[in-house]
Amino acid sequence: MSRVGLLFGSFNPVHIGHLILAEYFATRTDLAEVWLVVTPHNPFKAAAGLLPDAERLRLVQLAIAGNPRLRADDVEFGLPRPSYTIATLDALRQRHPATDFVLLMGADNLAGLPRWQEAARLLAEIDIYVYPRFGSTPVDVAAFPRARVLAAPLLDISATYVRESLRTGRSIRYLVPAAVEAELLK
Ligand SMILES: Nc1ncnc2c1ncn2[C@@H]1O[C@H](COP(=O)(O)OP(=O)(O)OP(=O)(O)O)[C@@H](O)[C@H]1O
Ligand SMILES: O=C(O)c1ccc[n+]([C@@H]2O[C@H](COP(=O)([O-])O)[C@@H](O)[C@H]2O)c1
Repeated sequence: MSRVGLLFGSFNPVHIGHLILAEYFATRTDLAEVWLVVTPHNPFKAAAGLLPDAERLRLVQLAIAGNPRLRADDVEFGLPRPSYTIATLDALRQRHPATDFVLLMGADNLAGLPRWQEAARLLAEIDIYVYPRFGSTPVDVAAFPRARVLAAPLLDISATYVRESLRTGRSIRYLVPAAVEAELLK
């Protein structure tokens, strides 16, 4: 079974922090590929400043074009909202029965995972590769038997910073791939 890492996000927009992370997991671990799963707009969260779902997906596709180890996935667009990771995982497993999925997660998100939908089943069913994040409080990874911390590079870049740069007319060159920059500046 090929092992595929899942990187979930709003990707509003995708930036080099996401891409360097995805490439790290796709080429320096036992994973064959990493799929960037674009989360649709959460109806319980403010939509202000959120690019339409299809546009965020398109930007991810542009960003990873030509990379055989990365894929953009829109499975959550067709699932009930909000998107629960366990439901997404069930849908992905049904579509790709020969794939062994691994959850990629920032150290900042791991602590909250026990409160997610069907957390006990999620934690029992999937390996989790944890990457460091700036400012995240240390979490006891030993409490998560299927979680491992990997030394992915840490970049202090966020989609918020890219959006703020766009809003104030500052450069986003190198923060996003050139094709994404061109699309955002159209
Ligand atoms: N610079 C980065 N380095 C490592 N991981 C990142 C980085 N930026 C985002 N991520 C991770 O990628 C996942 C998806 O990111 P998301 O779309 O939420 O981007 P973001 O840049 O954090 O967005 P925003 O600034 O809008 O909150 C998140 O779970 C987050 O942990
Ligand atoms: O499954 C859940 O209950 C659940 C609860 C909170 C967050 N998540 C997932 O974690 C990712 C980050 O969530 P958030 O709220 O920190 O943006 C997002 O892509 C969700 O799919 C999942």
